[in-house]
Order: sequence, then C-alpha cells, then structure tokens
Amino acid sequence: MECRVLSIQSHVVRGYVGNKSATFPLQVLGFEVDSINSVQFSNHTGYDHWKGQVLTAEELKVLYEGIKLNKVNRYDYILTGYSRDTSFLEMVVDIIKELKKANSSLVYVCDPVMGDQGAMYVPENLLPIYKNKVVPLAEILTPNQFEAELLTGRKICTEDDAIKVMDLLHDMGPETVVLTSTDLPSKHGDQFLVALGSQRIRKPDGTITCQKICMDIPKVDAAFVGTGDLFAAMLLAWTYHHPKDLKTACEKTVSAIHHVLKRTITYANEVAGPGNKPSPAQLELRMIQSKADIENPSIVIEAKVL
Ligand SMILES: Nc1ncnc2c1ncn2[C@@H]1O[C@H](COP(=O)(O)OP(=O)(O)O)[C@@H](O)[C@H]1O
Ligand SMILES: Cc1ncc(COP(=O)(O)O)c(CN)c1O
Repeated sequence: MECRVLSIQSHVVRGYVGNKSATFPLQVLGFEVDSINSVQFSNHTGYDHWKGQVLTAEELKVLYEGIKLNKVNRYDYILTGYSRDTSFLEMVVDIIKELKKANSSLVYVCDPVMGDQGAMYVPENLLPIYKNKVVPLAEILTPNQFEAELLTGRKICTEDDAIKVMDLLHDMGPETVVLTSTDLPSKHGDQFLVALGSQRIRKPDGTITCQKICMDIPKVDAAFVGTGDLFAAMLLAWTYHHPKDLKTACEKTVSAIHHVLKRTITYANEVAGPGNKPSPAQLELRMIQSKADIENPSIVIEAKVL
C-alpha cells in the first residue's frame, strides 16, 4: 500500500537537517515523500557562514497550486519542521486545512521548532501561531522541553510536571505527544538524557486510555544538529506501523538515531584528531544509508511504561 508524505522543511546543500534528514530514512522504509524546501541554504546555521534562499508564503502557495491543479493533493501524512516566518507558517496552516478536507484521515506530524535550552531561535511572533493555529491541527507533536514549556506556559522541573504539560498539549489537540529531550535527571545517572511520551487512544465505546512512557537515552558527547528532524520523521514511520503502541514506536525511533549518533561521533573524533573538538562540518550526521541501519541498530534503547 502506498503511504504518501508531504514534508515541508529546510534543504541544505551540505549536511543533514530538515528534508535532508527526513526524506531518505522515510523512503528506505517504503514511504513516498514529496518535499517542499522551506529554505535552501548552503549548510545549517550553526556554521561560521551560511548563505541561501528562503521560500516566501506566496512561492509556497504557487507550488501547492501546481500540485492541486494536477489533482495529486492527496496525502496520508504531512510533516513540518523549522519555519521562521509568520506568513509562511500561516500558509502552511491553510494547506494543512485543505489537505485534511481532501483526506479526513490525514495525519499531521508537527515539530514545533522554536528554540532550545531556554532561548527562542525563531521570531517570538511565531509562538501564538503555533499555539492557536498549528498545534490544534496536529495529530503528533514532537516538542523539546523548552518548546513544550512555551506552548503551555508551564515549567517542567519534575516528571509530574512533564506529564501535566503533555496532558495540556493533548487538550490543545494532538493525541500523541513526545518530549524529545528534557533536562530531567535520569535514574541511570548524568550520562543519560530523558525523553517522555504520551498517547491518548479513544476506544470504540468512547472511553479514552492513555499510554505514558519514559526513555533514558545514553548521551553521546556532542551537540548534534538535525536529530530533531530525524526524530519526527522516524516517529512518523514507526507510529504508522504501530499506531497504538507509542512505546515500540519510540524505542525504534530512538535506537536508530542513537546508531547514527554513535557512528557520527566515532568518525568526528577520528577526523578531528586526539584532544580536538570536532567542528560543525565534522559533526554532520553520518546518516542512515540502508534499511539495516534502522532495523538493526547497534543498541536497542527500551522505554518504560509509566
Ligand atoms: N547528545 C545526544 N546524545 C544522545 N542522543 C541525542 C543527543 N542529541 C540528540 N539525541 C537524540 O535525538 C533526539 C532529538 O533530539 P533533540 O535535541 O530533542 O532535538 P531538537 O533538535 O528538536 O531539540 C533525542 O530524543 C535523542 O534520541
Ligand atoms: C536550516 C536549518 N533547518 C533545520 C534546523 C533544525 O535542526 P534540528 O533537527 O537539530 O532541530 C536547523 C538547526 N538550526 C537549521 O539551521
């Protein structure tokens, strides 16, 4: 069966973020991916220099119109990431609404990219659009801790806070929420980072059950870029295969990313040389190259049901 994804994200010439991070892993798992490049940059913005072009809301509309005129605007999934312009994001909202009309079972996977570690790296006026227009349309939401705090206006200091915040995010719309990384302490020590997920499932009789999970992920000692984009794409794939089992979907997602990060850090340390910190170029993800990379990761990270 064909499963078609519309992915609206960044493109970079060198390296892996946005569509470069999401497209191939989805294709290798059998998904058809139609991609719109929200920006085309030389490389991600963590390098000393970056150059390129930004797609305007009007240009996005034109691309969508072409798709629509050919009557090929039927998608099973829409996936969105980094956007730094209000009119562009508003246009994305309009397109999602139309796509949902064309397919009432369309699933929208939203990574509400706004910032990290207490700082916003997109203009602040994007927050109310995410809050009021984007998140209510999403079925699956993958904020990091800071983005979840921004969307709900509540701080996360304990696991209970995280659970409360995920419930508030459910109330805004999405039935699946994953906090992709938090600074909560792990029971396994400071060499682990904690991610949490929550899935509300409506049973045929109308009652709602909720699965909540927690993952302790072994830290790889570097700051990577493009991992959030890979996370959202992998979660899309694995929730497609395991729609009512967030534990399994998250385990498969995180294990594949960990495999990529281990390979990346090994390579980066080797090329940087002993005692040297790898550069952004050396830390570019050593990306998924085959289905085996995803299906046979070097370690399997298990999630715990809360
Ligand atoms: N330094 C790291 N060590 C181990 N895993 C990491 C590291 N950085 C990212 N990851 C993995 O990538 C996923 C997404 O990372 P995150 O930092 O939350 O993305 P974002 O870019 O959206 O903030 C995490 O859930 C984790 O599995
Ligand atoms: C152009 C571009 N697109 C996307 C991202 C998002 O990367 P990540 O998956 O690490 O959130 C970045 C990182 N700043 C970026 O520079």
